[in-house]
Amino acid sequence: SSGSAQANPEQHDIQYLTPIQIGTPPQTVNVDFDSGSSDLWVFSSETPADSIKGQAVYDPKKSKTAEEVKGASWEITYGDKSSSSGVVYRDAVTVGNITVKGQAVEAATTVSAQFTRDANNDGLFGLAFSALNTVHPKQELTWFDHAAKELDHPVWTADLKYHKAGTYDFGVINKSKYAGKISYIDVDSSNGFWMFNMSGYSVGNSTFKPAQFQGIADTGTTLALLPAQVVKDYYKAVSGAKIDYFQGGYVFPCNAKLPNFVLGVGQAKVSIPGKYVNYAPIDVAGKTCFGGIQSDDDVGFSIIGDVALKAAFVVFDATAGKPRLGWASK
Ligand SMILES: Cc1cc(CN)n(C)n1
Repeated sequence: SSGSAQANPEQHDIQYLTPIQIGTPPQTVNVDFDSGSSDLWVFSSETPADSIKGQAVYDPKKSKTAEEVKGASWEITYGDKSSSSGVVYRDAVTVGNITVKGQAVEAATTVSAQFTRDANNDGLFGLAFSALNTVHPKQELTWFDHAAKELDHPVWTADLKYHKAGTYDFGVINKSKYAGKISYIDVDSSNGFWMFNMSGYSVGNSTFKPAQFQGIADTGTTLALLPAQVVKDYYKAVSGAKIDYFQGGYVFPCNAKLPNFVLGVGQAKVSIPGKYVNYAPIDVAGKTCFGGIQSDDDVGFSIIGDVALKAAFVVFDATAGKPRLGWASK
């Protein structure tokens, strides 16, 4: 089997939301597909009313196929300090036209303020490796790990786009979505992430600078978070750019000419158009803008988020024992 689902951007492409169906009859929720985590959790009938501000909720009591996973619970904190926790049900979950029966659906009983404020986001759909799933005492598998057995190929692809809808495909690599060859690089999944090595970078028309650093492909992170020195090199080429400690990163005049940024990934060159690096204005006048490339604050690896991913067609290949990432232009 294979299937496809929409990746719908929220304002400034801060995140991409995908409709999925849970339960019988189907309850549709819009969730954030996140290759940087491995829990499928949703706002639910068990989320306190004062923590819900417009989100759709999953109500297991209205699903004939829901079963409570007795004694199971979960709790998660993300890189941006947002967090949630709750209880666990098993139910049918459909993405595109692919249904997994008995998927662990984690119903939130607490959500942090960032999630409450995020009115259109009904939950997270983890697509990192199942080793990161937080359900205890018995860890659960991701939807993709359940689905992979039925898929024509154990792969899924991300075709995110700048300020417009893209797609996530499962079980198929759709040739109409990319140009040229797909260049594959090995993944080190030992930390549960889609982690890979980068070989260097270039800013604008400058020569390519070899640099060895690793990063994770993270569809749930908005920006491209790179080593501080790389980021400093980039903004040296942007007149008026400076670090705004109140905003927490590099800002520049919104009318600044932003150079393209090229990331070396194995044999591939991922070219991020300068306009993707103009993330969003920080003031109502639209005078000062926040950069889409920021420092990874030396967390030990870079986080290749949506600002970079939307510049490529990315294959998340989970072939047993040999996970890989494929990169293609489009
Ligand atoms: C909710 C959420 C997901 C992610 C990326 N894994 N972040 C940084 N925040």
